[in-house]
Amino acid sequence: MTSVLRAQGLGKKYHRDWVLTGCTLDVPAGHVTGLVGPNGAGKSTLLNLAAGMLAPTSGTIEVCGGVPGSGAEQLAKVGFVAQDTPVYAGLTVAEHLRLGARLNAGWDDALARHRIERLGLDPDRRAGKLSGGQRAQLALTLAIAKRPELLLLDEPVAALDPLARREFLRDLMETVVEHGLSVVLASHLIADLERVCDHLIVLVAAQVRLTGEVDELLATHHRLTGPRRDETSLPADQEVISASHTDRQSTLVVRTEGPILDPAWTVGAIGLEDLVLAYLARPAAGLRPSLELLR
Ligand SMILES: Nc1ncnc2c1ncn2[C@@H]1O[C@H](COP(=O)(O)OP(=O)(O)OP(=O)(O)O)[C@@H](O)[C@H]1O
Repeated sequence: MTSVLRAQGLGKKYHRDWVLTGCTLDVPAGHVTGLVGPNGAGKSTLLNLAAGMLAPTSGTIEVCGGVPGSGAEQLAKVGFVAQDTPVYAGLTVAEHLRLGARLNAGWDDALARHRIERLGLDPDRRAGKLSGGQRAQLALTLAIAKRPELLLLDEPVAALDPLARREFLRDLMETVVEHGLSVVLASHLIADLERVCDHLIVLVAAQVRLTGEVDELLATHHRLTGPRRDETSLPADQEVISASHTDRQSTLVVRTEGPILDPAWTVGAIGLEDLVLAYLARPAAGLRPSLELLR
């Protein structure tokens, strides 16, 4: 597997707070990787480190084989659309494209113009007078038209209407297939991620809780429903990710490579949203709360 982003023990501290710690990651090239986690988990921090906008406090991060932000060649390889989709309020749409062409050796002007035209953005309109969604589309166009190897998108579709969102994700998939682009996409919209991502990173409280290929993660996680029982009684190879109980019944999400043989359980498949939610609700690693605590 060729990696487009590799982190080893990556950490970032603001003042006295670690907002990212011990992150070890391998993001595969040529895929769309979803980055999910609750507010404040550290997603934007990770993307800013990958873009070279921030420097790590500990550990290392390598992007497209280089140190993030380490020079013109490195900057050309990475497209980044930050959470607030920054554009220059005083410049028109056309001026943004001219600036993009000036600053980026690999600029694809035909792609940029075609996209702006298809979106119906007036080239003479100042960016400060665009709607939030239109500004996001402009920022995305600039990032895609520089033809990066890796595109880092921090909640890019949050401001787009549902149709624009779907079209943007379709475009993105086409670009990934046509140009072998790699994408890391932070989003709270798991249904969107389910449509486009084949890899996943779940960040919770500054740490990587889960990472892997979506199909494999879905195949190794199961929902078990059955008569109430304490989950500590499960076989050692079945890792309990989440548990909820009523007086009579227990529902667990477990991770295991092997089959579930206990006939007391009804075994169901799990979707991406439930999988992510199970990890978000999970106490920190190593804690196996007792049944009573979970009531
Ligand atoms: N410049 C900064 N100075 C101090 N603390 C910061 C700074 N930027 C972010 N933080 C803190 O770092 C933590 C992680 O923030 P980050 O923006 O990376 O989270 P996030 O997962 O992207 O959240 P969201 O989903 O809300 O966008 C938060 O607790 C935040 O308050």
